[in-house]
Amino acid sequence: MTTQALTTAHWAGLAQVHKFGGTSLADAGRFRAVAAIVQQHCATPEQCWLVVSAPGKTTDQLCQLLDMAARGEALEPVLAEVQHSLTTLVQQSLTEPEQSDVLAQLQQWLALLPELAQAGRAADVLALGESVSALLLSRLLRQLGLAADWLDSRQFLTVDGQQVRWDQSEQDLQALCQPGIRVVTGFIGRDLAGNSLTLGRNGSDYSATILGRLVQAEQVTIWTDVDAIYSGDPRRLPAAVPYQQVSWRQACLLAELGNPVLHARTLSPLHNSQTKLLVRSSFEPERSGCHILPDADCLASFVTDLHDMVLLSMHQLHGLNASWLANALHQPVIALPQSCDAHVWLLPARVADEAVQLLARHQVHAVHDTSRYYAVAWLKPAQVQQADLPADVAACVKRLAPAHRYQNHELAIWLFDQELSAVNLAQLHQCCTQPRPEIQLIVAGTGNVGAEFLRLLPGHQQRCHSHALRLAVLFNSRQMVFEPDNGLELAQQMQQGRPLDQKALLAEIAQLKGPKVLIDLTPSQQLAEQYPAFIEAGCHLISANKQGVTLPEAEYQAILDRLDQQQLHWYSTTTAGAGLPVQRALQELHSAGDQVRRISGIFSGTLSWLLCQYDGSSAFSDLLLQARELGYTEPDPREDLSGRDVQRKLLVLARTMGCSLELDDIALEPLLPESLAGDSWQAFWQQRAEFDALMQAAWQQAQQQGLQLRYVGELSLTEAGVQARVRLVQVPASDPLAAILPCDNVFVIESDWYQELPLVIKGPGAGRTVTAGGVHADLAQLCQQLPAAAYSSRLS
Ligand SMILES: NC(=O)C1=CN([C@@H]2O[C@H](COP(=O)(O)OP(=O)(O)OC[C@H]3O[C@@H](n4cnc5c(N)ncnc54)[C@H](O)[C@@H]3O)[C@@H](O)[C@H]2O)C=CC1
Ligand SMILES: N[C@@H](CC=O)C(=O)O
Repeated sequence: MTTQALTTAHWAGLAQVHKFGGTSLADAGRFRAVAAIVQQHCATPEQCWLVVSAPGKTTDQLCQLLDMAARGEALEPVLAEVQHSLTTLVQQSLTEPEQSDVLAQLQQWLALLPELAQAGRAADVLALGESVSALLLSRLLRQLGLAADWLDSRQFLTVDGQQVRWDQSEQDLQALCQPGIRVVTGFIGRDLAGNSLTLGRNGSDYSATILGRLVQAEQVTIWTDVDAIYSGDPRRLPAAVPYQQVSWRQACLLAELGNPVLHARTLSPLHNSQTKLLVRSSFEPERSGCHILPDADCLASFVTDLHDMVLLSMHQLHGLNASWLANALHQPVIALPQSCDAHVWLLPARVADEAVQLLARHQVHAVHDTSRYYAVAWLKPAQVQQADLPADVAACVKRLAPAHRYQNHELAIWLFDQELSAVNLAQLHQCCTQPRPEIQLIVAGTGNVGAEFLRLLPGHQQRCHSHALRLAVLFNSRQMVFEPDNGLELAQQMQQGRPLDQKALLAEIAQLKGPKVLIDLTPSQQLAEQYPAFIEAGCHLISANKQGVTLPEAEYQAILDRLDQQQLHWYSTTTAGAGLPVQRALQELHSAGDQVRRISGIFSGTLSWLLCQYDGSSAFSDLLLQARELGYTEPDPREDLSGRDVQRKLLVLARTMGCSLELDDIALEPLLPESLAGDSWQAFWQQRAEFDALMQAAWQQAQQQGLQLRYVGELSLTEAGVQARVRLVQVPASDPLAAILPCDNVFVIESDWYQELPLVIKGPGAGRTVTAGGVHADLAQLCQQLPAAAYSSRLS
């Protein structure tokens, strides 16, 4: 081994820190297993730091020794036990000449123990365990041909009260840096006067992250006896889910709740650093472990239970907080979301008096409740981070009748007078952590309706309890974007896209895992004709685009058949009545056994608005521009004026009622005669005066008779077959179709059950928000249709 000195900066971003706890070093077999892990993971030894705890039960034995010394009892029996177990460990782990070397050192340390114990130098006594582990492991590694040496952390780690002296510790560590693997004692350090101290419960994990920060490690790996962080205690909850990724935020909250895998202090040195943190099992080193990731979404869901807890109330905190108390007590202290003007913390009953005294020393008056509680805390996944509980969780909690409930968007805590039975706890855990499959959204169209749909999406993502809605693909007639960046404005997002390429788009969509849905918010017939290809790629369909649902019957039926074969769904509520539930009403009547005979009314929001607003004082075409601005018209408003849009809607309704019909089977009397429509929008616009004159004449004629203009559709099912038409009519003021608000649609449904008085559905039939809202309603329906258990979106 070369003795060339190195600085910690030498390792910056390269060094690895591995920490092995007492169970990982319980006996000679475990030491060999750890040495094998080190061999595999410390390929470049000069970048490798190992932090070790005392072997197996050594710390417990040393504590016993200290207790006996404090009571003035004879120490020999325990000393003999310690000597026997450590000597055996060394003999079984090492061969000569290392074995004799280490045994000689062990004898020297053991000889000092009685004096140290009797002097009450607890930290010096306890340090024996970590020192033996460090020395032994370093020699074992040497026997395996690795350049390894051990380092007593008291040589560099200086702690002032609860604060690490970072500058001093780094400076002292630099002076000790050497190439090769360094096996460092965990759990111990020194105070400002150079006396030994211990870092408290789980101190070795803390040592590892402190060292990680001091050497600016690339990664700190905590090798323990679990291979993941579980959604609950797997010993009590066999259905607990292992997570292979947990966000930093959730790890901190879990630590505050007293989760045994990672403690709040362990996490603190690496906060806001580049160092990665990984938890792995030294018993199953082939498993990849659980990454604690600063940028990860809070997708995991955890249920933790805490026994024998009390409530502590304070009016003033004088700058103290629950984490401070948790650190001081080495116990979980949970700040509950406040319900009144007091601060309420939850903590174990056994430390309540100590907490009150400690706070009093800092001028904080605290009182603790005499009631003892069994607490269950739910750390919510991002999908349900909101004020209200998801309905299934709320129902489960209601049944269990907690004495108190607290919650904020991240955390819910329920306090029970008695411990929950294993069955009840398992049910609550299942409700809180059940899989919420991810649906991949492929959104086509970023115009009027598309932009509004995307604006409403985050709200729906928050509310959708059954599924995670993931915007996977966004495309319009020019650009396509995969995995859009939610932080960007829509226009910026599209600018970053690639030119639309249907083949590449479909190939990418086919690769997406889990359920996926094409949400067609375009007016494109070409896209509608491609639905079979999207179905082939596994997509459900949601269409605001009327082209697909009004394709020629054979093509339309072929799409339905393909969907059926692949067990996929198609929702198109907004293609008639925008957000109004007209298709749903027809489907429900049909499935309940009713027979619809006639449907009639006003089906165009644009024409409804125009004919309500028009009073002859301005040109009809000027109003048309306003309707377009309001988001009512089709992308080409001549589609509305021609009556074609209403004709399509009537076809949609006919098909919903089970009629086999083509578009041209519906008689069409246009508002805008074909001769005035022009070849293009520009051509129409240039000659609009003629159309304006036509509309003025029609309006005047109706006015003179006290009538109003309405553009209506009607479809009747008779013995003779289906009769359908759309046209401009004049109605008296008493007619239900006269008494509408601008933009209202009216659907009058007559059926066997609704004969004398028809079923009427009325409301705004066009507009960005109602339409985008209707598309979200379709998406919600789809989510309800998808079997939650069929997909596994566990984070792996
Ligand atoms: N405005 C409303 O109240 C209602 C509208 N709708 C329907 O919503 C759809 C969208 O309407 P708007 O948003 O007003 O239209 P728009 O013209 O504002 O936006 C259309 C979007 O579709 C994209 N697009 C066109 N062809 C495409 C293709 N082949 N592939 C990919 N993207 C394509 C365009 O680039 C644009 O982003 C239309 O089909 C309309 O009938 C349905 C119910 C109500
Ligand atoms: N342009 C349409 C929009 C809804 O389908 C209308 O005005 O009704």
